[in-house]
This record gives sequence, C-alpha cells and structure tokens, in this order.
Amino acid sequence: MPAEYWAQLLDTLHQRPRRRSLRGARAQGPARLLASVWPRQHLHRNERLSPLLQQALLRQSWQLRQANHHLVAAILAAQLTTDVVRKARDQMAYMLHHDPLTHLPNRILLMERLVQAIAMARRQNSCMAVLFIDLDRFKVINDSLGHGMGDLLLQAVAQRLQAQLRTSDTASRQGGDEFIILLSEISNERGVAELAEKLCHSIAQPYHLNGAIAHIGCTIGISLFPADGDDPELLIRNADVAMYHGKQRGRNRWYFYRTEMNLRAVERQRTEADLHRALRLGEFELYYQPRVDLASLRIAGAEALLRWHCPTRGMMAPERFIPVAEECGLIVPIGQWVLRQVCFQLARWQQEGLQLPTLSINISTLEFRTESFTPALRMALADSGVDAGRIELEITEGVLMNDARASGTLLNELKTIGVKIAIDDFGTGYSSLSYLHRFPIDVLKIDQSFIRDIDQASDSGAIVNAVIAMGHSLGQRVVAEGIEQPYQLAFLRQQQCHEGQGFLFSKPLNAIEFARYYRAEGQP
Ligand SMILES: Nc1nc2c(ncn2[C@@H]2O[C@H](COP(=O)(O)O[C@H]3[C@@H](O)[C@H](n4cnc5c(=O)[nH]c(N)nc54)O[C@@H]3COP(=O)(O)O)[C@@H](O)[C@H]2O)c(=O)[nH]1
Repeated sequence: MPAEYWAQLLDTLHQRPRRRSLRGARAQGPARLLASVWPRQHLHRNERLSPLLQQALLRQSWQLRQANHHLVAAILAAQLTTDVVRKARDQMAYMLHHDPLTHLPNRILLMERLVQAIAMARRQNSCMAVLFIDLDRFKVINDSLGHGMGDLLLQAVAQRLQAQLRTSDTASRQGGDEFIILLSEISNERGVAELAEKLCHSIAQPYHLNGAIAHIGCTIGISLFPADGDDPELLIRNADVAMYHGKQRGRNRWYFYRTEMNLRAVERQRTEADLHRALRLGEFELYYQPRVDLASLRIAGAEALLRWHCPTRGMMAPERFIPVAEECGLIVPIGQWVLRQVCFQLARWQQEGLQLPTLSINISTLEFRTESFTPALRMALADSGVDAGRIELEITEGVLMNDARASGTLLNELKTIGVKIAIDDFGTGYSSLSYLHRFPIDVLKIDQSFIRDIDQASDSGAIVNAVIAMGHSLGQRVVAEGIEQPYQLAFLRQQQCHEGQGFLFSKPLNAIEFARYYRAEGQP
C-alpha cells in the first residue's frame, strides 16, 4: 500500500488533520510514517505493523469503503432528486408560458418576447409588427359541432399559423379564438400585408375534424412598431382596434391600424355611456312609417322606428346606436321600452278614434332570446289593454335560423299570445324553406335592396316575383320595403304584392305627424 493511502486512512481514523506532522515522515515509507503518528507498541521491531493493528486498519478500511458507497448512493439520490426537481421546474415554467391546448406561447411569453423585440428594434432602428387574429364565427362551430371539435379546430388553426412563420416570429394564443403574432423583423408594410393575406387564405381552407368538415375565416388587425405604438400593450391594443374595426367591415380580411379607428372606438364607448343616460332620462322617441295596402292604396298599418334625441349629438338614427346597444346588452331594456311605448300609443290612438290595424316592432336577436321577452310582451299588452292581434314582431331570418328549434318553440308561444310574426329583410339572410313552412309566420317583408333594383328583366325582379308567389301559396302577406319610385310601385301592384312601405308614401313620422297623415288620408 502506498504511504499516501495509509496516511489518509489514519487521518480518517483519528478524524483530525495530521498533515503537518506527516509531511516529513511521508518520504520515509509506511513504517516510519506510522511510527510518527501511532503509539510505539503497535509496531514490531522491524517496523512492520502488528497483526492486531493490521486487522483494525483493514476493518476500518472496509467500513470506510462502505461509508463511501453510502456517500455515492446519497450523491446519486441527490442527483436524481435534482433531476426530478429540475424537470418539474421546467414543466412549470413551460405551463406558465404556454397555452395548454395549442402549445403556443401564451400572453406572458408573448409579452416577454415583445419587450425583447421592441428593445432590439430600437437598437437596430428597425420595424416590427403585431397581428391580432380573431376567428370569424367560431362560436357557430363550437355550438353546432360541440366544444371537442372546437378544440380540435383551434389546434389545427395554431398549426397553420405556425407553418407560415419564421423561427424568429412568435405565434401565441390569448385564449378563446384569439391569436397574436409577433413579427420581429419586417422590411416593409407590403411584406406584412402579404403574410396576413397568406394567413387568411390558410385559415380559410376546409378542416377535416374526426370525419366532419368545418370552414372558418379570420379577421386580422395589424399594428406596427414604431408608427402605431412603442410599448407592448399599446401595440396589442391598436392591433385589436384594427381587428375590431375589420369585423364590422368585412370578415376574412386584414386591416392595418389607423388613428381614426381609435377615435371610432372612443366614440363607441361614449355612445354606450350616453345610452344609459338616454334610457334613464327618456331621450328616445318612436317614429312611425305607414304601410300601405297596394290594392286599395289605404294605410294598412305602420312600422315603429326608434329615434334618439341625444342632447350633445342631435337626432340619432338607429343605425348609429342599435349595434352598440346590441353589443352591450342595453337593447333588452330599450326593446322593452319600445314594446310598452307601441302598445300604449296604439291604445291612445284608439281612444282618439284612430283605428290603426297593425303596428310592427323590430326585435333584435338578443331581445328575442332573452327569457324576459315574452313576460314583458304579455305585461305591455295587459297594461295597455291592446288587442295582441294588432301587434306584429319583425324578426330577421338570421335570428330565426340561429337555433331553429328554440325559435320554433318561442314562435309558437308568441302565437298563443296572439301577436303576428313578420320576417324582416327577407332574402338577405339564409332561410331553410322547410322551416319557413313550419314556422307560424304571417308576413314576409322583402328587403329594400331588391326593390331598389326591381326591374322586369333583373335578378331582383325575379326574386321579388318568387317571394310574392311563395307568400301567396303559403298564405303569408308579402310587404315590399323601400318603395321610392312610381315604377317600383307599378311593378309590385302588377305582381299582386300585398303591402308596401317607403318614401314614395311617407318617411317615418313622429306620433303627432303620423296621426295627421293618417287622418289626411281619410282613414278613421
Ligand atoms: N331592435 C330595434 N331595431 C330598430 C328599431 N328601430 C329601428 N331599428 C333598426 O334600425 C334600422 C334602420 O331604421 P331606420 O333608420 O329608421 O330606417 C328605416 C326606414 O327609415 C328606412 N326606409 C323606409 N323606407 C325607405 C325608403 O323608401 N328608402 C330608404 N332608403 N329607406 C327607407 O328603412 C328602415 C326600415 O327598415 P326595416 O326595419 O327593414 O323595415 C331598421 O331597419 C331596424 O333594423 C327598434 O325599435 N328596435
């Protein structure tokens, strides 16, 4: 055994450092070395170790090896534990930074990368882009095919997005059907536009999901650094504003952010706040547009149309505020106000001897689907004492066909109340003819776009003819909207369209003007 071995062994046995005293002895061989540290009686005269000591040393040596093995095992165990901990830590970090469904980076990771990309773009005096992507009509897929299919679709969309990007770009999912892409190195707007176009095209290709085929589009809003913002939040917000703006224009397209869009968003918020006040302070008024029986040219009824006397912005047409009211849910209390107002106006006119046969009301999707709708209608009818048969509810095709089964149930309930049902803007939406036949519908109102282009030779003329013929055969009254010209009236009368409405007869009038107009026509 080398002297060093024995020296280490003795160090271990005595558990104290002996380096100083050993230094000199080491050079002289094991016996000298031991003699320097070990009591003299354990050495033979020829300076060999006594058997007793040899045994003790071997035993200690063996114990030391055992101790070493335990130490190695402990180190290995510690190493294993560290690996498990590291793995768990890595997994947690991954989960914290990624969307569990698509495995794309989530908002946290995107924000980190945005911060880095902005810093880099600043240093290099370069540009970058943020693309806010929202799927069009994803809810319809989710509702019709189920949430499982919806999840598969989102995963497929994530893959298609990633397939179009470079490794330096980041595609992230924000939740729901919203994705954000960070393009960290862009040369010009044109390149971004081309990529956005490719993304729209790719997303719009059919999806084969567990045997079903789904179609979906997307709307993309784009903001650029540094032109549209110099921090992550602002870039995302402006891309979102551009996307939101796009949703209202035309879907499956991309839109660069423009400052005016933000003004529009601010305007929308202001409208929402003002609508609350309008309801509270009674700033709404109903106007009435006569509906004329085209055979006799006598007034057969009227349509109630909402107007808002906004103290700061003047008279507001419904197109400026109904979409906002629908989005924020205020259309429900506004609609209930309209219902009561219409019923009480009819009752008032009746007391004044004005016998208007029918008064129609526009009903929005949200109102129609709200549970309080039929109770509110019943109450308005009961409180005003008006005959339900004189009230007509105008509902669009879209409202009816979006959950046709529930629509059928609700329409039947409305029929038991006794009100009439009209399909508004007929021809512009999607209707299944079999449902049209089964639903208890009294009136089809042909959309004014067809009347505008009416002409014996035009497609619109052919469509109008077909709707009139269908109405006749299904026993439904057909009303043409937007009659402005005598030739349109002549065409409709020739085709035996039942009723018409439009500026040719009268614009919408307030209640006093309407009563005057009605009496001037010589009607009771
Ligand atoms: N949920 C509710 N929606 C409502 C209510 N009141 C109105 N609306 C919705 O707003 C839409 C627009 O209404 P308005 O600006 O009043 O326009 C109506 C008419 O003024 C217009 N019209 C009528 N005749 C003509 C014409 O000859 N030419 C022409 N260019 N426009 C004309 O059409 C509108 C009526 O259309 P319709 O409802 O399809 O019969 C309105 O369409 C409602 O959707 C409300 O109380 N609640």
